[in-house]
Amino acid sequence: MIRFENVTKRYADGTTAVDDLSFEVAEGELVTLVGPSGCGKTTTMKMVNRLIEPTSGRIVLDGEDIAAVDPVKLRRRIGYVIQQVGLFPHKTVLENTATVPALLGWQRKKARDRAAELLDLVGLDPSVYGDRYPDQLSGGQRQRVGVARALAADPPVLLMDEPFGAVDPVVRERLQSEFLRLQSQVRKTVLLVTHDIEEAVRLGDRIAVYGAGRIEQFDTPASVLGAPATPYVADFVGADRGLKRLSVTPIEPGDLEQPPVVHLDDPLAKAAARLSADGARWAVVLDDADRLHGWIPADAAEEPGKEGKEAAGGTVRDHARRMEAWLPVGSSLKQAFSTMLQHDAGWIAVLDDDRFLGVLTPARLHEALRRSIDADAGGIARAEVELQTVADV
Ligand SMILES: Nc1ncnc2c1ncn2[C@@H]1O[C@H](COP(=O)(O)OP(=O)(O)OP(=O)(O)O)[C@@H](O)[C@H]1O
Repeated sequence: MIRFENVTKRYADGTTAVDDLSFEVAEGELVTLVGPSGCGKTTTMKMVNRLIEPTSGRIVLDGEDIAAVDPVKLRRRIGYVIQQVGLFPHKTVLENTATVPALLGWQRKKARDRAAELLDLVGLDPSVYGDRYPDQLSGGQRQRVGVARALAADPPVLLMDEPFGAVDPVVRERLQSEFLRLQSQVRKTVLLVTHDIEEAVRLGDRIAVYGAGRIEQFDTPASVLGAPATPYVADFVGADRGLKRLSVTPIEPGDLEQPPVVHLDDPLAKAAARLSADGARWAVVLDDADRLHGWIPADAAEEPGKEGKEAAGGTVRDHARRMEAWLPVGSSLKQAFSTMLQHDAGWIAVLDDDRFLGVLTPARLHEALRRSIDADAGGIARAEVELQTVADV
């Protein structure tokens, strides 16, 4: 979709900002350009919409050399979001959002309807915010308007230069999540510049890690974090890349532990037998459609035995506790860790749609992380990794 072929940019004062760059961004892919200040990210991006012309090499967009396309026509196919947003202060939010459709000559009503639709999509109710002026919005809201405006004419390509750079970390994380949700719906081809490796990892399908004017590694977040191509990349992604990796490593069924499982209508005696056979302190409780209900502690299940009561009359249902800490399979290990903390839970259930697959404990989470790092380093599947534990050494 976007292809850089041996592109070099040398400024008039002799600075080589981009040096013989070649890479490709597939249709619907989100590529983050990350690197320290002054390494050539913005120059790379601005060459795509011809705000800057390359000194040599060419950039091909959808099979067409952009040097041959009229810059104004080219920019209509490319949405552009920048950190300073650049909203018109004297225009309302709705008018700002409708800017490009209006320039394209859309009828006023159609342009305004489209703008309202886009504001809705970025989480701003047009009936509340549409008539406000930019200075009546928070920084995060202004940033959302910037994204809505860039998407209004439905361009296939989106260039984003530090789009979430001007807001505080909490708002930034929220905007990132919202943007990921939006991107999963609109599937634009996106080039996003950031100097923040966390943001690059979180948002990118692939990441281009820049050194001075050159890409040092162009790969998936998991590979960049797990197997940095050069000492420079290793240094840039940081010593805590194991932690960053939590957010890009999905929970796989093979990571899960299988605790005893009982059903709501099982007699307590049966549950107690099951628990003691496994020597387990708790069992997962499913309903009769095998959906997760919760859990039951061993002491509750064993009570009838201890007090010599008949098990009849007592079922698991009477003692089962609800379990709120669960996640769909494929969620990240980071989400798993944060769900454990949020619910103060020693384990979380993992589901495939409604089907219970098993549980993730802190020990299993740690194992999954180590497996995924070793798998990348060795170029093998995660399930094939043999973990060596302290006890083995
Ligand atoms: N108009 C210009 N004339 C001369 N040199 C320039 C010009 N614009 C940028 N540069 C230089 O080119 C290099 C790359 O700049 P660029 O803006 O692409 O970097 P960047 O990676 O986006 O940096 P930042 O994260 O600070 O925005 C820098 O050394 C910069 O000083």
